[in-house]
Amino acid sequence: MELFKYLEEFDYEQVVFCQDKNSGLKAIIAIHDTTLGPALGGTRMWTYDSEEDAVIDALRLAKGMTYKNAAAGLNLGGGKTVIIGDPKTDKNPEMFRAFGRYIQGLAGRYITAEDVGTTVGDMDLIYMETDFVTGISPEFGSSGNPSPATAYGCYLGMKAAAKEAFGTDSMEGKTVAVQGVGNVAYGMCKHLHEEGAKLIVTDINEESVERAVNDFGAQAVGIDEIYSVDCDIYAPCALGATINDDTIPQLKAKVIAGSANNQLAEDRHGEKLHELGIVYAPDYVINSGGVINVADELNGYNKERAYKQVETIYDSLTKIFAISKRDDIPTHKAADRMAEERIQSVSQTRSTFLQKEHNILSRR
Ligand SMILES: NC(=O)C1=CN([C@@H]2O[C@H](COP(=O)(O)OP(=O)(O)OC[C@H]3O[C@@H](n4cnc5c(N)ncnc54)[C@H](O)[C@@H]3O)[C@@H](O)[C@H]2O)C=CC1
Ligand SMILES: CC(C)CC(=O)C(=O)O
Repeated sequence: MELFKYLEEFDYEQVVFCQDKNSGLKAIIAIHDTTLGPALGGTRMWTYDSEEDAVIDALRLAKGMTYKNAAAGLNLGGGKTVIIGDPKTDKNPEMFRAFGRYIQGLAGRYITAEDVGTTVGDMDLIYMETDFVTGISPEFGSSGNPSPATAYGCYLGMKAAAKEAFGTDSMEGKTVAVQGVGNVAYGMCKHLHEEGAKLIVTDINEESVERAVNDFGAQAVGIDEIYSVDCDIYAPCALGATINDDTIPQLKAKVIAGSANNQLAEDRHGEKLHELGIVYAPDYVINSGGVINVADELNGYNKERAYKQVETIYDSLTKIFAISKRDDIPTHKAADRMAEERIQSVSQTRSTFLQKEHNILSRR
């Protein structure tokens, strides 16, 4: 790939390649934009088919974090890390400590957290080497695993989208097809089950499927069947790009609302959903509960305050749906506009030099 051409096209600030032979660390830290503040975004560990795929994933996820943090009203920029490797077999403590030292080297320009393939334990190892990590064990005054907050935000966001599509935000009797019942989706399914929703689930991991079947009476379907099942809402909660040319024609759902990052394979797929009248809850808005929760650590973590802010996801989505309707634009475009306007207006406020910015994890 022509890396610099790509960085220039989407206006990335910095990419850091981290290599540690001793531990086998191969990581890419992508920092997209720090206009609003230090870049905050999780660390994903995944087996990629090629190094290029890993770089592209880090870059796309980092840009998503810029928009997510801006739309959530956080004074944080966007960044993300991917570690190349199998989280089940390739991890060792030295790898996360080595990675922590690379983060420390960035002196606060990037703050990390958990994502797919990493755990609170991994964050604790990073914390041995740097303060610029959130979602470490609560014993350190931190917020711990971000997934319950993300799950709560997705549940509320799904309700806002249901209100738009069906005129009521009640989940009672609604059928939700969930792709990937991992950390976030399990918590989201719990909220939905408690409100009387019917669940259809799939996952490449059989144990995760069994857990949802046993705990919530979910119906299990095959990996490729999830797109075409009879349902009201499709909730993509695994990896990205599942809304594409192949899947859109199969969908029976009137709403798409789930936790996965980068759900649209391309922008034009968001336009297609708009044309078809499918209410799409933009991914980075509905799944911002986790980052809102970990970002609260910058002020000294307070769960009540953080969850109150997570609840604003319902109103943000309602606003986005209204803009989409008013201006006849797809919801993902309405969300982008909201995020870009905020970055633009704060950048004007920040044009005045200040010797030292305040609140950076020291009060955790
Ligand atoms: N954990 C968090 O707080 C946040 C997570 N997200 C995003 O939400 C999504 C889920 O995150 P987590 O629940 O933390 O991850 P997870 O790894 O716990 O869950 C993902 C699940 O998807 C399954 N899966 C993977 N590929 C699949 C496929 N092709 N078909 C069906 N299932 C498949 C996995 O087996 C796993 O059970 C990810 O895209 C993540 O980036 C976004 C914001 C915050
Ligand atoms: C997991 C979150 C705390 C941050 C993040 O990377 C995300 O929201 O995608």
